[in-house]
Amino acid sequence: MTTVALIPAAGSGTRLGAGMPKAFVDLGGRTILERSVDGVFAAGVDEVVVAVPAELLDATRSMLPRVHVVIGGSVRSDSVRACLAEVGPSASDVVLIHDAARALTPPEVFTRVIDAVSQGSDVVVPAVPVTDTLKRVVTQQSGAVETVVATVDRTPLRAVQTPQGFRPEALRRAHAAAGDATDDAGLAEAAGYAVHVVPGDLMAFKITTAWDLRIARMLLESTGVR
Ligand SMILES: Nc1ccn([C@@H]2O[C@H](COP(=O)(O)OP(=O)(O)OP(=O)(O)O)[C@@H](O)[C@H]2O)c(=O)n1
Ligand SMILES: C[C@](O)(CO)[C@H](O)COP(=O)(O)O
Repeated sequence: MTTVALIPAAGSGTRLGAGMPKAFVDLGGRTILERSVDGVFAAGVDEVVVAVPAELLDATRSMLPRVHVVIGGSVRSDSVRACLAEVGPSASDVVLIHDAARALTPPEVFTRVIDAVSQGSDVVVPAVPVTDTLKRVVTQQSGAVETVVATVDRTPLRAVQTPQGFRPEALRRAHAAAGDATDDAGLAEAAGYAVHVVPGDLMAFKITTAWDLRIARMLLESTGVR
């Protein structure tokens, strides 16, 4: 069973606000992207393709000699498509798509996703239960005041992470259909595929804000990982 991982790392990191593309921000002495790529190889993936901002193409090729590096697009799904174009649709048995921003994802999460695709699922996502109470709100026209209109039953809700796993044909079809979604499984869902869920892990959280980066740095320090 061969596995290829596509890593979108071309985002600007607006919500982090670090003044540079997020994947290149330092996380305990190495970039967020290097840590993500290490995690992917540690999980036994055979081949890796990374999408980065055009101005960082050469620097990334020097930094990561084992991986293919391509120029990303203006939205995440364009970056994934750029990676996909580099490897071709049937270069492996399983294709993983993994956010560079989920730099501390444990190898067990990769294993669960790869195993589920190997055992016959077309599309697999790791996910964790939602723990806060969820409310639907409306914003009053007059200003920023929000009013609750309903409390949502959280029992069937899941927060979805990456790596997301695909049979190559399912991923190709999902991206060929002209749709829009915040994750690749959403595109597959729209193309009619069943999306199976395996347990995620809180350590697979996405470094999105300055708070997340602070937590990630603290976690690295406390585990002594280099
Ligand atoms: N045009 C884009 C946008 C996002 N990504 C990648 O997709 C992953 C998830 O995106 P997110 O965490 O939302 O990153 P940003 O788009 O950089 O964040 P922001 O919305 O705060 O700018 C990240 O690894 C990011 O680098 C990408 O490759 N290309
Ligand atoms: C792919 C993803 O990380 C799954 O949770 C998420 O959908 C990315 O969304 P964002 O809007 O780019 O943060």
